[in-house]
Amino acid sequence: MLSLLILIGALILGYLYIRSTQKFDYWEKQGIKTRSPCYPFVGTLWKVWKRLNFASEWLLIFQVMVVDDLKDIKTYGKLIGLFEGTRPYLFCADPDIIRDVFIKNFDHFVNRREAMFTDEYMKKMLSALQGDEWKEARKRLSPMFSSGKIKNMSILMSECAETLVSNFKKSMNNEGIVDLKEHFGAFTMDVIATCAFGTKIDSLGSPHDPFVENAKKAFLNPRIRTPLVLLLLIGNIFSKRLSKMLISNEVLFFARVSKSIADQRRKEKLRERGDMIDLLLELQEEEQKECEADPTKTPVITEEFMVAQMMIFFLAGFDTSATTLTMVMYSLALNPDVQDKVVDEIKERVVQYGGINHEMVNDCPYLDQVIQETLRLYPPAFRTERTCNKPCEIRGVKFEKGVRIAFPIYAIHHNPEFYEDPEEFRPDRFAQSEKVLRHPMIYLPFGHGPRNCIGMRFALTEIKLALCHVLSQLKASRSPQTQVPVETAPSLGFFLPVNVKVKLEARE
Ligand code: HEM
Repeated sequence: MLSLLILIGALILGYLYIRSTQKFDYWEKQGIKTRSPCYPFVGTLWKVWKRLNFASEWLLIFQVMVVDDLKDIKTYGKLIGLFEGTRPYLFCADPDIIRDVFIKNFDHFVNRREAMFTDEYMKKMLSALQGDEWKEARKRLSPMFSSGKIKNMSILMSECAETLVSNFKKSMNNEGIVDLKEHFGAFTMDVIATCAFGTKIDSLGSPHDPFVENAKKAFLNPRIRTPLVLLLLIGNIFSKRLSKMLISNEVLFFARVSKSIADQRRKEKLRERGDMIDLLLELQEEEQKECEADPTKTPVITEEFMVAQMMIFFLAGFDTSATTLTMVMYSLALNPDVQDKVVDEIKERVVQYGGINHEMVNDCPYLDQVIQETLRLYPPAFRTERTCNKPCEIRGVKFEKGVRIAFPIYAIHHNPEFYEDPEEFRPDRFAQSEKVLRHPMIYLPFGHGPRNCIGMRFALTEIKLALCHVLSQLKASRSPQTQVPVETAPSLGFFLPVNVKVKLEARE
């Protein structure tokens, strides 16, 4: 009896082994090297798992995904075969293939990986939607980010920038040493609160405001930084349960806030702030009219949809913009010549435009170069992905439905083959004359193609406004507490600088 059980057990194990390894020649057959080690059941994810030290510094994901991405390019080349469990996954740092996937063959690569969320709001977020549902939602939401709408929102952003400068000045008592991330994090939270949730706050001055407390718990949630997240990459068996564990209850606070504001504005027919709630309500009304005229149409902009978009704007826009601002100021503190040049440009434009406003910040080419170079050196999102939804062949590489492709943004930006002395901060690389000489797909801080970052213009406006306000009044310099290189916190997929301290002093 025992031997029969052992035999059955062995047969089951053998079957599972064969099933889990049968695709492992997928990339080799196409002449693409597979990264080793590649083990049954876990594929090449084993390498990531092994690097996690559960006891203390448990998440070295930045090390694995960024530094190792660069090493892997050197060892294997710009295309590397990987397996997430049994699913083929291509690591791609080849600019021509990137262009074909992002733009030319977009219809074959519409989606990112399937949402791991089961929550009714989270799964409706633009970033998580798939196929036609995503296309319709993106079409409806894009007008919210037109330059006219952003110009209206820039007035709200400027008010937050004034609070930012005043908070910096208050913190300068301590020999002028300030924590940049703390201040810029508060600023971008204030901007999202006012522009997306219609709520004016000073998150640094009022840390116990329920909005601020819930935002910190929901969007800086340490649970989403655990090694358990890796299981979500392997497959759907774990996804539903884990997503429930990892997504915090505070998220529901924001669902309630947005719903009650939307209800109030509907009731009072108030539409004067020009913020995202107003714009979503406008879109909903337009859609209602379309649906009344054509009853076969199904409405996209439901209550859940509206709440979901406000959440994703928070999730995607708050820390990414704060990181960019932090790293621009940090780089300027370390490069005083560049700072002087930017400040001269800002001062000149302030006189020309009679103050800091939407038009003025968009007419500062050198400031633009500084921001672009910062986003190259420190891209807040260090990878993005697409999943193949229709089989196709690109430059000799065959993609089956379900195969995923990763674009290592950080590693591409730091590849010496693409950028000379890539670790150096040199805004002149982004002068128009130099930029035109480079392949456009080696610069990807906001992704590319129809599924790029929808909030790009919003983010750039908010960043430029904040910098013009701060730099025209304050000078940043290196202090004994400024760490070089910058310290980063562990995170899955995002570059998170911490303890970024510089010295600030008032300008004459
Ligand atoms: C410096 C700031 C930011 C950076 C570096 C950034 C970067 C990115 C990247 C790399 C992607 C993936 C693009 C792709 O796969 O091709 C993305 C997507 C997205 N971003 Fe941003 N982002 C920033 C700010 C924002 C802001 C302020 C918002 C909203 C107000 C936002 C909303 C989104 C959304 C909704 C998506 C998903 C788009 C879709 O699936 O259609 N982002 N972002």
